[in-house]
Amino acid sequence: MTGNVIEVNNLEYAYGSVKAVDDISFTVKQGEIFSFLGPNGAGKSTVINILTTLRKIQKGEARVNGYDVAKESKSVRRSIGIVFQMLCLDHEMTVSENLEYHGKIYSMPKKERKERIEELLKLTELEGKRNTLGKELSGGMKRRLELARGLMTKPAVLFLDEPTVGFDIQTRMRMWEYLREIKREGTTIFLTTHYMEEADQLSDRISIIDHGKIIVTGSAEELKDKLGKDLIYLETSNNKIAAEILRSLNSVKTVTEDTKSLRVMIGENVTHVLPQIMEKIREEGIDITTVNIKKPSMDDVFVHYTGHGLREGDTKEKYEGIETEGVSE
Ligand SMILES: Nc1ncnc2c1ncn2[C@@H]1O[C@H](COP(=O)(O)OP(=O)(O)OP(=O)(O)O)[C@@H](O)[C@H]1O
Repeated sequence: MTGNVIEVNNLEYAYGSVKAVDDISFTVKQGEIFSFLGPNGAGKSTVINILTTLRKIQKGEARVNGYDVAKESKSVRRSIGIVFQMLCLDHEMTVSENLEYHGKIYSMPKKERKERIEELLKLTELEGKRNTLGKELSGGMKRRLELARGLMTKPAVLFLDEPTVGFDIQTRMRMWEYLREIKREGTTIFLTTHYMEEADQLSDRISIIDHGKIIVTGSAEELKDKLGKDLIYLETSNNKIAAEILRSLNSVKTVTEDTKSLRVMIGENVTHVLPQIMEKIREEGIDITTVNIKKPSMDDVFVHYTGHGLREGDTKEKYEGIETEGVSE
């Protein structure tokens, strides 16, 4: 292996005439948490299903732990853990029995099973629930048990499809802690999410995926830095002309006109640029009514590269004027 636990080259997948995955290539390095961030229908589950051998590859190549997904699917399956959106627990078994059963299927020796179950109950804080039936667990506990089950065989790579969907923020943050702990154990993690914060907080690297294509890949910091140093929100007495003035300034990277305000991405330190920006606008007789400064967030990154937000109803029109150059991978 090359230090890459996952290698994907020119992957394509179509459901009839619907192209779900459109020429995707990426690598995941040993020991990192790598996220696919994208809206519903972007193609995330299809990619994860192909990598975990649940869907047959149609076009392209993929290797997981050095094994060819198309030709060595058994070896791939033996070397990975999977936690999917759909719960696959046995509800009539207790927490411990579910883990025990999974270990047996994978022919883990009894002593190893016992030790691993204790480790995982501790990690997922289910020690007090070891004798509780699956059907008597809360939704969050079920998900934690799923996670423990996925980790039972100490897989080299763990695949998680939307691991915290439907969680409240506290439960989500706990899950992130578990995943960081798993990473500390040396496991590589590939996850899909449509939560900006999850991708931002948890991942070493993120690929933004939309309409079956990877649009950009990088660490959260890299993606934000690429966008610009700071973001200024301005409300003026004439946003249209103010936008034109701003676009002519070298220090301004992009200007997006929202219904009420202008979103100005700048490439330099805001303290140097803001006085100049305000002066230029005022010179044209335009009043500035509100100024707000913030650092670019993952939401800003997502909107910048995809032209829309993650929530339904966020439209391209709203973000006219978006730059798309400089996009890598
Ligand atoms: N079994 C299927 N039959 C036909 N079309 C499908 C099937 N599964 C997915 N699709 C289509 O393929 C595209 C990608 O779907 P996919 O489930 O991979 O996206 P996703 O990013 O995982 O979305 P979600 O977050 O909703 O799971 C969508 O247009 C979807 O409608």
